[in-house]
Amino acid sequence: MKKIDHIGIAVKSIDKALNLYKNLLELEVTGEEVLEDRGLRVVFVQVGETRIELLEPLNENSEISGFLAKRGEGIHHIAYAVDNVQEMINKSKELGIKPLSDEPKDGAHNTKVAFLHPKTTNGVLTELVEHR
Ligand SMILES: CC[C@@H](C(=O)O)C(=O)SCCNC(=O)CCNC(=O)[C@H](O)C(C)(C)COP(=O)(O)OP(=O)(O)OC[C@H]1O[C@@H](n2cnc3c(N)ncnc32)[C@H](O)[C@@H]1OP(=O)(O)O
Ligand SMILES: [Co+2]
Repeated sequence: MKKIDHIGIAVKSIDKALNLYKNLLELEVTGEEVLEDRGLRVVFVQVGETRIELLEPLNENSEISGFLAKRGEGIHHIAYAVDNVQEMINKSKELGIKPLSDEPKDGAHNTKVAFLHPKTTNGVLTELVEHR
């Protein structure tokens, strides 16, 4: 475990959200990606050693649409950089923490990721990220 890789924030419009991160805070916008399979547009904002991951739904079936409908915009998940996601999935099961998949999936920017169910992580959706 090295650091907080990113904090995911669910927003309705990334372009509107950048008014804060770009225009006011003058942070560097480091990357934009469209993940069709997740129904997401993603933009990263660099903050020192970590990043804010802005998540915008492409459609009503996106991975964050339920969250936005139920809770509105806000912090969606915290992601930790790990050396080996598969090992962390296995270890989490041993510890009674529920991974949302048995194997890593593709994340943004050439990463392997896994999520831990918020009901088993003190109400915080937790992501594990391995950079390839
Ligand atoms: C960009 C790619 C990638 C990266 O590289 O970084 C990403 O970050 S993708 C980010 C979006 N993708 C995901 O979040 C995938 C994993 N998430 C899920 O599979 C689901 O969202 C979920 C966590 C399993 C919840 O889905 P579901 O069970 O269908 O929703 P419910 O509304 O029924 O929620 C059940 C329960 O959990 C609470 N909940 C839901 N989301 C969150 C959250 N983000 N943080 C905290 N708690 C959450 C929800 O409130 C429900 O609780 P109760 O209301 O008490 O029943
Ligand atoms: Co993320």
